[in-house]
Amino acid sequence: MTTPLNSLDIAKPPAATRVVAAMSGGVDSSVVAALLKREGYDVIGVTLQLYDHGAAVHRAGACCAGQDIHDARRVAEAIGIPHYVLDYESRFRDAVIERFAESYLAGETPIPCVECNRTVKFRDLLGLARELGADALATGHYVVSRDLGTGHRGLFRAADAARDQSYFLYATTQEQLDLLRFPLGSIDKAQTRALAAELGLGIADKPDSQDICFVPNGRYADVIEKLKPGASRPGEIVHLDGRVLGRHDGVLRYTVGQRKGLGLSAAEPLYVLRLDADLARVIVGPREALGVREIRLRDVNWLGDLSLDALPVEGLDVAVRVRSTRAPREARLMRDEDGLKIELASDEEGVSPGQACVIYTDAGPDARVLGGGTILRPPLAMLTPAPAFAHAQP
Ligand SMILES: Nc1ncnc2c1ncn2[C@@H]1O[C@H](COP(=O)(O)OP(=O)(O)OP(=O)(O)O)[C@@H](O)[C@H]1O
Repeated sequence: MTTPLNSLDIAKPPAATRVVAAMSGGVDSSVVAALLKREGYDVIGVTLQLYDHGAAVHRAGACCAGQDIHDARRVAEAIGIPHYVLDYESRFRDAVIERFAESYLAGETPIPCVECNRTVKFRDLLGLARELGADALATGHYVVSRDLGTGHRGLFRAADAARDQSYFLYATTQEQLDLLRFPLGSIDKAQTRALAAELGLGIADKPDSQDICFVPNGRYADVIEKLKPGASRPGEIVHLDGRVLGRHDGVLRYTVGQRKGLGLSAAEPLYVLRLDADLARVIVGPREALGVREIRLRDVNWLGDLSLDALPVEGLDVAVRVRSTRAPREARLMRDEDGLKIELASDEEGVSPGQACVIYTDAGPDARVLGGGTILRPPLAMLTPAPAFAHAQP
């Protein structure tokens, strides 16, 4: 099979180009390190110990980081590159796990992978790569980065739409992006596994990693409750019309758009519309009330060529994704006195505060990421029909 690398777009011969390969011990980053080595780059492998002995998570039963570190070390030995394991546990706990817990407790549905990429991997590890004299940091993310001919690189969706990780990387800064390389962006996972076998890597058949690395079996509420005992308060499940329909064990167990697991017997299907952590309330209502047309963002990261200050008054035609699993939808990007505003071309259901709204040039398969931000909770008055108790809350 031909190598997907071609060149890393660095104007130096491979032998003079030092690249740090971020090695998780999984198939993807092992293939990246091995390909770079085969191409003749000066490769240094680095593995971050993120949560192995972290007390909070350890108590919740996470166990496999040690095996991953061992696998990364074995691959580095086999391909003949220096390899370092760094203890980033406390950084990961502060920057990722703590924020994850706080966001859930505030009634949001966070995405820790965005935070991990933005901080631990691309701020801290990239800083280390610079200290090691590297020209680039390469990872096994499925995303394309391309030289734009402007002196900067752009971020694009991966060729393998099912694996595309651009949604999780929107918060990468331009400065970070210019130093990052994603050699697997133009191939699919089956090709990566075939390359792993061709390169003789022992981990060629290793299963894919789980969704959130520090949450065993998807039981995120257990992790949070162990990390912050007593912080999650039980409360009422309230219908939009003001009726109290039941009780819950904490808003962190719910997400906007959720229908299953509410434990309510009602004549019509009910969906979670809103989580009010201050009042410990889960607000539910009919599907018609789920549709959202306007989204506001916080912590916006912008990667477009046009400055946000220069957005035309009539706005910009874009496409957005409001969940990692959703296809891009047509929208208009506007700016007003309250900041950025996304106007969706049609109703979108299950828009959850805390998730990312990622902005693309268009809805096509190789669209460029223009930026994104964290979805803010809309004002209560924006729920339609207006809740019977709206006047009682700001
Ligand atoms: N603990 C870690 N140490 C160093 N790099 C890491 C670590 N975890 C992830 N990475 C880097 O981030 C990339 C994407 O991470 P993600 O968790 O999405 O892994 P993945 O898709 O399972 O890939 P892999 O097969 O390489 O584990 C990895 O390919 C790797 O380059």
